[in-house]
Amino acid sequence: MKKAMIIVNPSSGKEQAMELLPEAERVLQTFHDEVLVCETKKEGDAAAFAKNACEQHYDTVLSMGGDGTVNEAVNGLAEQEHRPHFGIIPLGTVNDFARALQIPLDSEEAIRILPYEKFRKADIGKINHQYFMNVLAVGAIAEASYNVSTDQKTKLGPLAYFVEGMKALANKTPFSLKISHDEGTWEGNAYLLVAAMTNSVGGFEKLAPQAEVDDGRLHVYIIKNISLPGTLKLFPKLFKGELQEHSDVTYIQSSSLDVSSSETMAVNIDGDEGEPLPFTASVLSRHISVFVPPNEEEKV
Ligand SMILES: Nc1ncnc2c1ncn2[C@@H]1O[C@H](COP(=O)(O)OP(=O)(O)OP(=O)(O)O)[C@@H](O)[C@H]1O
Repeated sequence: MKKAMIIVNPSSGKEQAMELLPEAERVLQTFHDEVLVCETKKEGDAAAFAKNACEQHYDTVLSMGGDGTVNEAVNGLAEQEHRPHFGIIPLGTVNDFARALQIPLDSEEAIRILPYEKFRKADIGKINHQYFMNVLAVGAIAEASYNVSTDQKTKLGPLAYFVEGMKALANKTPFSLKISHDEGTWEGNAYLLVAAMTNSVGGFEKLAPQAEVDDGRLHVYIIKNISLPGTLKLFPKLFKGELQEHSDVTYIQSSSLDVSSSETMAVNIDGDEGEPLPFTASVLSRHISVFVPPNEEEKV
């Protein structure tokens, strides 16, 4: 018997999830015998539902929500013995993981691709005892994302994060950083550290253009200077996908990282505030199997 679980967050993005739910249910019923709907009420629910789906040997888990819901569901699936196929209906503001996997951002279209049952394996990041799919960030600009209000997100979309990030540049202070990676150690002062698993970070699909969802690597950018003239030159590079070519940026690829600072610095994990430094991060290679459009299926 084939079973699917829908994890739906009614509060995500523009709150369309409950309107789309009947269609998602109907489509999953065309290729499953049983479809269970689990509605989240609070933080932690999506992770608990997803973990339960693994234990109950579900074939499919579908996340209907934003990146926060995807992150929680992935935390429930990661390192479980049986991991159902994972579907994403992107209903958040940014939807980085969907962007990276070429899942249609139009949610009705994203539902229509499910019955093709085409999958791509994706890496999952592990930071200390937690999991992430998109990005780790440290620095004032990263912390600025917590100031983005729901209202700003609804009005501006991903640009809301950019606007808050720019404001944070005004009270910039560098912090000391020590990073052990596959090929050695980097030590110095930085304004921002970004470790990306996928090309799309904060809705900028060209931030880490060479990052593939299944390359087994973290793509690390250390921004060492944000004096005004240099920073102005960062933006064209950011938009062209050439950030690592800027002289004030150090770029490292690594399958694992140990990061510490002599200061107390918060770590932003997939857009949410996590525990402060230090951290150890690694990649669980090709760990989950995600529904993708038929033309994006694994080329094996
Ligand atoms: N019924 C609910 N009402 C309010 N908040 C909820 C509910 N269910 C879950 N949540 C919270 O919503 C968070 C996830 O939101 P999600 O990221 O899916 O949407 P979003 O914030 O609109 O998207 P984005 O992160 O792209 O802006 C969860 O971490 C959880 O704390």
